[in-house]
Amino acid sequence: MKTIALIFTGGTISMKVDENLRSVIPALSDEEIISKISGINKKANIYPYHFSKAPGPHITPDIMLELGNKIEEILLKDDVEGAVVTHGTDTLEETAYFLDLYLKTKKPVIVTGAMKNSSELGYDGPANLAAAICTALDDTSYNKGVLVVMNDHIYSPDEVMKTHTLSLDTFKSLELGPLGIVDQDHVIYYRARRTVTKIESHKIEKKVGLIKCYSGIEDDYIDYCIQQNYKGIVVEAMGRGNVPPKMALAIQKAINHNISVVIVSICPSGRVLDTYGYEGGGSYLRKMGVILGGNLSGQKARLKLMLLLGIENDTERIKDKFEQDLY
Ligand SMILES: NC(=O)C[C@H](N)C(=O)O
Repeated sequence: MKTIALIFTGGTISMKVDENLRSVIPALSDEEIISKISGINKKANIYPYHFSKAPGPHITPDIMLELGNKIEEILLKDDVEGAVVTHGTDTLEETAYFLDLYLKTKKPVIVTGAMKNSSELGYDGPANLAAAICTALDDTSYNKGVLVVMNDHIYSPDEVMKTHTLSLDTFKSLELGPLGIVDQDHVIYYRARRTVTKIESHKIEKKVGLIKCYSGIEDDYIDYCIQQNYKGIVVEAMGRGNVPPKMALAIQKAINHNISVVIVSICPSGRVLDTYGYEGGGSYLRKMGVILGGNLSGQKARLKLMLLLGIENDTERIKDKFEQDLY
């Protein structure tokens, strides 16, 4: 029987209702969670590792880095053949994407969580864990990078997003759909991942901001980033990658200060491209020297830029590396 590491970071999967507070808080021990996955000891040896009991919103890029190093260390053990990471769903897609960029191991690493806590009818933690463990056990999951398994679907971390605040069927790859499914204990891949990008970095640059565009946005947020000595800014631009004129001027100012600026879209699907030539259009911004972030979300583009700025400070090289697998 294979051994799979079960690394607990927290999230709703380890929460229950506190009767005094009348709200949901971290409570379950790792052993309690494992005991709810019926029949798992007939399928795999579980190697539990307690990392934290943190809710998703408490996870930071520094914690992702520490988690990545721990997973790498655990998977260096010859007898551990894969890892399943439990995580709060609020930042699950961010940690999964970060780990995908960061980890060197070819062994399966699967990130999962739960939408309902253990006090609720229909607590989905054990089912998600069972599906994630089956995915980690399957030979076809080898060398596929980090994967997300929720609600019996397998997703690519660069594509997946939490789309619903409550539904069990919240994780979706809106454009391309899941990579595969877990049908009872059977793992079926329908398609391959487009690319698996790796960034050879052991540090992150923390001064990287994320700004969402809206009609009439001016230069104040970018001015703040310049004053605070930010090294990178991700701008969630409109549509195909366009911003209002005052924002375009602010982006030029940031670039003049040697800040790497990545453009992604506020649309949940589709790539940005240098299509429009009007003031603030993608082609206009491109001539200023912005980096195009493909169809990454703002949060994921920020993590990629943080890792790249950890190893590079030349803006042209950052641009080349950022865009390499996207265009
Ligand atoms: N379902 C969840 O895990 C949501 C929770 N707020 C978290 O991210 O920790």
